[in-house]
Amino acid sequence: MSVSVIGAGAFGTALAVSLASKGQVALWGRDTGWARERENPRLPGVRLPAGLQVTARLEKIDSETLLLALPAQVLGGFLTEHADWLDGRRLVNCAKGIDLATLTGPSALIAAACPKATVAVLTGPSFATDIARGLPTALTLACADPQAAEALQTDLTTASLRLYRTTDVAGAELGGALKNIIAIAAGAAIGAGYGDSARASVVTRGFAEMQRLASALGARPETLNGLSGLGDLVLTCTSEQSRNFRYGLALGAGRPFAQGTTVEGAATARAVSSLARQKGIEMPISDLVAGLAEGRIAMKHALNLLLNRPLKEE
Ligand SMILES: NC(=O)C1=CN([C@@H]2O[C@H](COP(=O)(O)OP(=O)(O)OC[C@H]3O[C@@H](n4cnc5c(N)ncnc54)[C@H](OP(=O)(O)O)[C@@H]3O)[C@@H](O)[C@H]2O)C=CC1
Ligand SMILES: O=C(CO)COP(=O)(O)O
Repeated sequence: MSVSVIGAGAFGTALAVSLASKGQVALWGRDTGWARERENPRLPGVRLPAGLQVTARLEKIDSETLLLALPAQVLGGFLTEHADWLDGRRLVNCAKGIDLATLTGPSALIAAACPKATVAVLTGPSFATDIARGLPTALTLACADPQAAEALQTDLTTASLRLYRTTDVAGAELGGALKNIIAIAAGAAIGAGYGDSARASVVTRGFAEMQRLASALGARPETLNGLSGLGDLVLTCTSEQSRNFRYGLALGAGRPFAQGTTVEGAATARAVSSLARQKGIEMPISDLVAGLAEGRIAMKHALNLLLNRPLKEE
């Protein structure tokens, strides 16, 4: 099998289903008891195709290309444990977050753990269920090596999944990670009853924050204007399919939120807040989301913290 997927959550399973339309694909998960039913409870209603083999044994996988679809905060531990097995392959990060322990993105974690690997990133606006159902979706494939980027773009494109390519790994990865924070803020604005105009302000000023930090970390500005930044921001700030947006809705409304749901923006906001402080960059919305997620800031104070900031040029 030329491509395998590591991480059998909603996204890993959806990517494996889409890729299985082109050939045999292996999907690794740490607990695959559900596979007998040919349906992953993390992706209900999607029947796994015959060409998709599910396994809990890494040693059964021998693909040159691995899509790493684990949550950002568990990726570092997985890389440390399996670095020897992973190194030398083409490793495509699919997680959208920034590691709290190191304040780096997944591709830097991969490069540090696997120095001989080709590192790439697959990101952009896409709900797992849309991909798995074969609905038309466009994503960004980023790899610093232009030839490897082109090869991966060809290998990972399917009939319904169209990939664009870039060599700006930092920009693509940061677009996907940072939009999750803004999706929480947008959800909180709606959940608190502040209305659609407030949400539009949060999205626009949030996008300005994303661009500020991304530029300071070496991203090309135009990358953030593409699928991985603006595209994914639009999707996750407007749809209740987004877990980050739904988490924000719950925060804003003062409702509890389902434990165990993957909400990458909460930890990423904390990482970004620290990173921005180190770099001397203003990230008021990210700081606020970090404070809300940690319980340091109460929702009833959130609005004033934003509205009472000094007036400035746009
Ligand atoms: N869902 C989506 O629509 C999209 C998700 N993404 C990104 O993909 C990444 C994964 O998200 P998603 O698949 O949705 O998450 P899910 O919550 O659906 O699944 C998380 C998966 O990670 C596994 N996992 C957790 N901890 C470990 C660990 N220590 N070792 C091995 N496996 C572990 C879980 O295993 P177990 O089931 O055993 O707990 C589960 O299979 C995130 O960064 C997300 O932002 C990107 C685009 C779209
Ligand atoms: O990244 C996503 C869509 O592009 C999925 O968003 P959530 O993780 O908020 O569900």
